[in-house]
Amino acid sequence: MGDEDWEAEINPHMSSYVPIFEKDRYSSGENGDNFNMAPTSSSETDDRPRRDHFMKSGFASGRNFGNRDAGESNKRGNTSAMGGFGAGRSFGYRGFSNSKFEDGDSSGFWRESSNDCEDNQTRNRGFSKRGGYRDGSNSDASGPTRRGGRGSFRGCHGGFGQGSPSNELDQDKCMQRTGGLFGSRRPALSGTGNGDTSQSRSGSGSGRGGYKGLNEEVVTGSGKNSGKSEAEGGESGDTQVKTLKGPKVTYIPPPPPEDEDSIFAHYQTGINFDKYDTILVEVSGHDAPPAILTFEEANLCQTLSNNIAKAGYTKLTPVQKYSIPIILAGRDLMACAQTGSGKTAAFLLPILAHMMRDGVTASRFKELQEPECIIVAPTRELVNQIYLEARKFSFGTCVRAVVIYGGTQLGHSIRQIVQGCNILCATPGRLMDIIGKEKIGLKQIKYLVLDEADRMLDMGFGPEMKKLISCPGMPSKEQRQTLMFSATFPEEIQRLFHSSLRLAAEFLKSNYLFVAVGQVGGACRDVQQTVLQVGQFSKREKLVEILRNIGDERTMVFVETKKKADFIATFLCQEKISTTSIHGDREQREREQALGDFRSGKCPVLVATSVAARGLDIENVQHVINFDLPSTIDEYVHRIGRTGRCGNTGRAISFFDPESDNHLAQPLIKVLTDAQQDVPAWLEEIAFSAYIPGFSGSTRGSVFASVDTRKNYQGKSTLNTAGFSSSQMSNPVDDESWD
Ligand SMILES: Nc1ncnc2c1ncn2[C@@H]1O[C@H](COP(=O)(O)OP(=O)(O)OP(=O)(O)O)[C@@H](O)[C@H]1O
Repeated sequence: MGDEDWEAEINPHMSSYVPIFEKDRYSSGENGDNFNMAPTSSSETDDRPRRDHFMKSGFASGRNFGNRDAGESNKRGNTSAMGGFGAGRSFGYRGFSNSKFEDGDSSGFWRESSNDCEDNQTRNRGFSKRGGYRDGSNSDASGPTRRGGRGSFRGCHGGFGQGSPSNELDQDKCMQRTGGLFGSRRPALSGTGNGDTSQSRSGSGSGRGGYKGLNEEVVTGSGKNSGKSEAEGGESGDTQVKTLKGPKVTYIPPPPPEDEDSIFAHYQTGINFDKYDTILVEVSGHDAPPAILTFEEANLCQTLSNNIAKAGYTKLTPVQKYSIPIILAGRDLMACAQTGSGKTAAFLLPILAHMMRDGVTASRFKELQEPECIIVAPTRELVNQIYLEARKFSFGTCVRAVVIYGGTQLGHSIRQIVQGCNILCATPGRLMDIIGKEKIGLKQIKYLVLDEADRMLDMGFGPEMKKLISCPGMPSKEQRQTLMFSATFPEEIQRLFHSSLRLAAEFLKSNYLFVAVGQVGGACRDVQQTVLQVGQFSKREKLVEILRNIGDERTMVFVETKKKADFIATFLCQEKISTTSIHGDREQREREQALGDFRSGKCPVLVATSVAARGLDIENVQHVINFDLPSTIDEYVHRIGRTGRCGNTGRAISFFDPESDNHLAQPLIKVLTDAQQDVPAWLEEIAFSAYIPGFSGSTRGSVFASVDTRKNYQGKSTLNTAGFSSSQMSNPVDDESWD
């Protein structure tokens, strides 16, 4: 279909629009395997733009949730906890019924199919990438075959909104109904019709998925990857994925700016930065070195100190105060600290300090490089961000950091490495590929860092991490320092760590230390959290209303599936709200372009799947909207942590759909009360009615590390056959696209 047809595609009464979704059916979400997977909600079809879709009823709860004082909230939370809320592991499930769509279908809504063999086949193959821990019945199929059936979102160039279903929205009414969730107001973004300021859609993607963002180049033909992580051109080290031979990946990411100003560009700490000092920190384990209070106490070399100053760091955050001396003392560490509180520097600085002290092999061209440090993280964008931090702090030293990740040309990764590599930042798939190709030797590894460690150890990435530590040449845990960081540490993972199965024992020395800053897995208190009761059919209307009130403040909108991300982004473009999107079906070039447009403010709204939930540190993200709540509470904590970073304040609004989100009511209340947020009365009612006997306060660990959990979990683990926890994990649907 040519570019000129784009309008037809986004126009709901054009027949071409409908089959896109009819092809992409959804499974019922039934769990057909051995693991507690989190089936993707099928509800995404509910939000398709339709004239008859904007039901004015079921609008977000008109209650005034505010004005409960924190004490009351806390009291309520405590009472609730005592009343039996607790760690329901089954919260990982998101149940739904397809039957609810049938009425809608007859009145023009699409019917959901509970089974789609093609999708399932595709998905099963794709999922096998993670060692087969995939749910064959998960609904959001992905992979090249599936993509062929999609790809019809089209360019918004030439103007959105004309004939758009969303034009039926009475925007004035929306404005009135808003009730002032946010202070700032603005009219709908102007100028989105010219394609200059809004998301433009790929005009060429009939054979591939998604749409593309503003200024995003589209390359068609054999040189184009299919947007999957390691699945392109047999680049993955995963044999299963290699069977999916797609077009070769040719994308070479543009090099980051090399000038000093760009390298040290940073945003300001916020008004609450000093409040970090009041957070309780607990260290578990023996002979922990004392915390330091200033950078000077760390006794770092002059170059490093200069770089820290140039980065605008004058004061340590709590996780840095405790972690830096622990790492400098050569101890293994698992650290858990709130989102946006400086965990990256907490591991980079002491590693670099050691490297400077001990001396590293100066970077020079060699076919086989032997880095001293490997840092792994679950997503490409995150690993790139960590690399930029490493490059910043190692500026002016002989330490060379390199980043490699999926979705980019393998040759490019190799070229980066052979030029010299002391610190390798990598996604797991690409890392294993490169190791397999013998471009990286592991003998010199002294530091192994797992950022987002809980994610890296779950059933998605855990098997690959196990492979990594047992790779030939990898120094044993006694010979290397292993560091794990995250903002969350689910109970399941804690169990694995501390049970007789002792996952920790495989990775960490027995005398490792555990640092917990504040409540483990707690949300950042600088994020003002609001939960609104919004049914599926009202979500889009509510979203537009909120976004119009937000104005052009940067906002991340999280949805549960890749298709829905496309859909909502398209919808918002139609509504003349400059939007781009990031998810695993987008090609890497598009992902990076989208992030760039969002960072620059060109597109102030970024619709994202969980691929963007963890770690991303984007200046000035003032709002996070959970259009769909995630399947787990930890995911929620990470998502809302994209705002309110480094002492800045932020806001998070979550649409709670009682049809699908009741399992989250209890843990959500826990997170809200722990962060001293108001708890809506309706949420408490739902939580009480969804009472699960034995609930003890959270779906995931809320312990402080000072209670040495090593004792608490002896022999209590629930594991899959690989020894990894099977529940409480992120929705695996997108996993294969992450690295
Ligand atoms: N001591 C400090 N002084 C000033 N800024 C800091 C300091 N430490 C970190 N930052 C900045 O704070 C921001 C958040 O840091 P970082 O991304 O490391 O957080 P994080 O704890 O890893 O978050 P997440 O859990 O979301 O991954 C970054 O922009 C970083 O440069």
